[in-house]
Amino acid sequence: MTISEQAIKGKVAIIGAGDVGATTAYALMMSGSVSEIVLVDIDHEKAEGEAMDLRHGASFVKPVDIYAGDYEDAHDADVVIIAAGASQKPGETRLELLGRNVDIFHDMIPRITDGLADDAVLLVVANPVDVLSYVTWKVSGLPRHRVIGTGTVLDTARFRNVLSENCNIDARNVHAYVIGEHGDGEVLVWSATHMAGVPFDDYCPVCDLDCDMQNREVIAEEVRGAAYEIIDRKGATYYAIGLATTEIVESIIRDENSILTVSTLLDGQYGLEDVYLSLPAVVNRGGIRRVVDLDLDEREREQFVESGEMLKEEIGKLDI
Ligand SMILES: NC(=O)C1=CN([C@@H]2O[C@H](COP(=O)(O)OP(=O)(O)OC[C@H]3O[C@@H](n4cnc5c(N)ncnc54)[C@H](O)[C@@H]3O)[C@@H](O)[C@H]2O)C=CC1
Ligand SMILES: CC(=O)C(=O)O
Repeated sequence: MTISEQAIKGKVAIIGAGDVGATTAYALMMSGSVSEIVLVDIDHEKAEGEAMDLRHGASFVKPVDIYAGDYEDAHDADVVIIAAGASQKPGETRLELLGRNVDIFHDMIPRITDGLADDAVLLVVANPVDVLSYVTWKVSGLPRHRVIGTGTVLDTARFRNVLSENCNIDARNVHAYVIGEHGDGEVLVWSATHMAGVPFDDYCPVCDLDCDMQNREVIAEEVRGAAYEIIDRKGATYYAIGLATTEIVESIIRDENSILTVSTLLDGQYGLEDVYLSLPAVVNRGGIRRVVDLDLDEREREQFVESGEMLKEEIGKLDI
C-alpha cells in the first residue's frame, strides 16, 4: 500500500459550533484521526471564526481540512455530530432543555438527513442527550444502529477520574461504568467496578490508603453533580465532552470495536424498549454493533429501569 493510500480519510460534520462543537473540533484536529471537519452553525460567522482559528494551527498537527459550511456539506460525512441547541444555565437540569431543543431538532434533522450518505452515523451530544437521540432516530428514519448518543461516556470518564484520585490508582487501571440516563438518574455500576481485574469490593478492604471516602454515595454525588459544579463556576462544560466525543468518533471512523457507554435504542434490555439509554456497546464503522449485557445487582437494575421509565414518560409527551 502506498503512503497516500494509507492516508487517514474520514470526514466529520459538526452541527453547532458553540463551546462543545468547537472544542470537539479542536480535540479531533489534535487526534490526527480525521482528514476533514466541517462546522455548521445557524450563526455562520461564528462557525467561520472557529474554523479560521483552528486552521491557523495547521502546522502543528497532521493534515486536516477545516472549514465552515452548510447542511449540504454534512451529506458526505462519515459521522455527523449534533451539538447544536440550548445549554443549561446554572441550576437548570438537562431535561429542562427538552422543549427548546426538540423544536430545533425538528427543523435541523431533516436538513442533515436529506441526501445523507447511506453509511453515515449520527452522533447526538446536545441535551437531554438520551431523549434527543430518540427524537433524532424517529425524525430521521435511520436504522437504530446509525443513531447514537454520547450518553454516559462522559460520566464513565468522570467516575474513573474520581475513583482514580480517591484510590490513587492510574485512571487507565480503573475499570468502571456509568450507565442509564445522562442526567440525574444515571447509575454507577459498583458491581462491575474493578482495579486491574480485582473487584472493587475485594480491593477496598486491602487498599494501602487511609480512605476518607468510603461512602460510595459521596463518590456518586461527585460524579452525578459534576456538570452542575462546573456550570456554576464557568457556565458550561466542554473539554471532557470534546474528548469523549472524539473517542466515539475514532471508534466509528477507525472501525475500532471499542466498548463505550453510548446511548442506544433499547430492545428489551432489563425489560425496557423504545427508549434511548446508555449501556456498554461495541462501536464500529456501522455505529452500534451490539450491546453488552452487564450482570447488575438488584439496586442498579431498579435505578436503571426507573430512569428508563421516567424518560419514556418524557418521550410520551412529545409530538414526534
Ligand atoms: N452530552 C453531554 O455529555 C454534553 C452535552 N452538552 C450539550 O451540548 C449542547 C451545546 O452546548 P454548548 O456548545 O455549550 O452551547 P453553546 O450555546 O455554546 O453552542 C450551541 C450552538 O448551537 C448553535 N445553534 C443553535 N441552534 C442551531 C441550529 N438550528 N442549527 C445550527 N446551530 C444551531 C448556536 O448558534 C450555538 O453556536 C447543549 O445542549 C449542552 O447541554 C454539553 C456538555 C456535555
Ligand atoms: C452538560 C453536561 O451534560 C455534562 O457536562 O455532563
